Amino acid sequence: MASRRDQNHGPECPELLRKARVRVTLTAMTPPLPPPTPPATPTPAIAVRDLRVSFGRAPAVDGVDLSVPAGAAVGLLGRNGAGKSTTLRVLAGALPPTAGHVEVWGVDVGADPFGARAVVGYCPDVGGLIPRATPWEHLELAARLRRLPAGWEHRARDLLERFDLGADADRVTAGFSHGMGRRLSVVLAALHAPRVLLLDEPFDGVDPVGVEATLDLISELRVGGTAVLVSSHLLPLVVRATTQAVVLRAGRIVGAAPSAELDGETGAERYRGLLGGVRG
Ligand SMILES: Nc1ncnc2c1ncn2[C@@H]1O[C@H](COP(=O)(O)OP(=O)(O)OP(=O)(O)O)[C@@H](O)[C@H]1O
Repeated sequence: MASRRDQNHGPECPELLRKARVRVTLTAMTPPLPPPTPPATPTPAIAVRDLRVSFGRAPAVDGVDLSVPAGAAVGLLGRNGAGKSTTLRVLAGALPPTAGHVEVWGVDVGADPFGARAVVGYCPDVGGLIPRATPWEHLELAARLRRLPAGWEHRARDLLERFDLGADADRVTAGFSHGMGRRLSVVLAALHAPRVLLLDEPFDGVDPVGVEATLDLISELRVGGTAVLVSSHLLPLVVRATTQAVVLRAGRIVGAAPSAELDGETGAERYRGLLGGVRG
């Protein structure tokens, strides 16, 4: 029976070995990406005013106001169906809002969704990976679509190593575990060092190595001025990843607090209070 590595056309495949050799040569010859000229920082980096999204008659997001300064990280919390992913999809330019005004890094998302995608890095909660493509092919596609300058390979290699995906760079993602897919989705969102990073469930099913790599990446991008929004059900990790947290319920913000105040058992209890009960 063919091993999993064989099925995924692992590095022993001569064609891939040849490609890998070419890539190593290119990587060695091309300098790392030059430090980007910092663009004028809009204030705030993420601005959401009275956002409303409806699917049919039911409102999924029902009048959300949100403001995230450059270099800040905010956690989006709330029960299943609270409207977190829908909010992030609108910010990423992937879903048009029903009403309201949304800006990312000074770009009006409703008026210019393509412009918004240029400044945003988005890790969706599900999907986004091509089963028959390898991580390296995903990265090549992302670099081409974003027209990244020569040298992106250096950052791509570095990110793959940091997220412990270096050895799997040439395996098709169809054979990836859930956590591996999550780690690759974070890498893809961060490749172009976006001004706004949107992470939907980045820690879901991810091992401690991937969790630490994600937390480090968030800190590093924040130092460079990136604004970060993280949606997750894992409260202790949201506390570590962010400085502020907002709680959504039925499409509305029902609470906001410094993330540190949601730490430990007392914080968890406060959070549970904000979540509301059944039908709350
Ligand atoms: N494409 C869609 N079509 C119809 N309804 C949708 C669609 N996407 C989301 N919804 C509905 O919008 C509401 C908010 O969903 P959303 O996915 O934003 O919640 P969430 O807070 O991210 O939940 P979870 O924590 O389970 O991921 C839910 O009632 C959901 O059923």
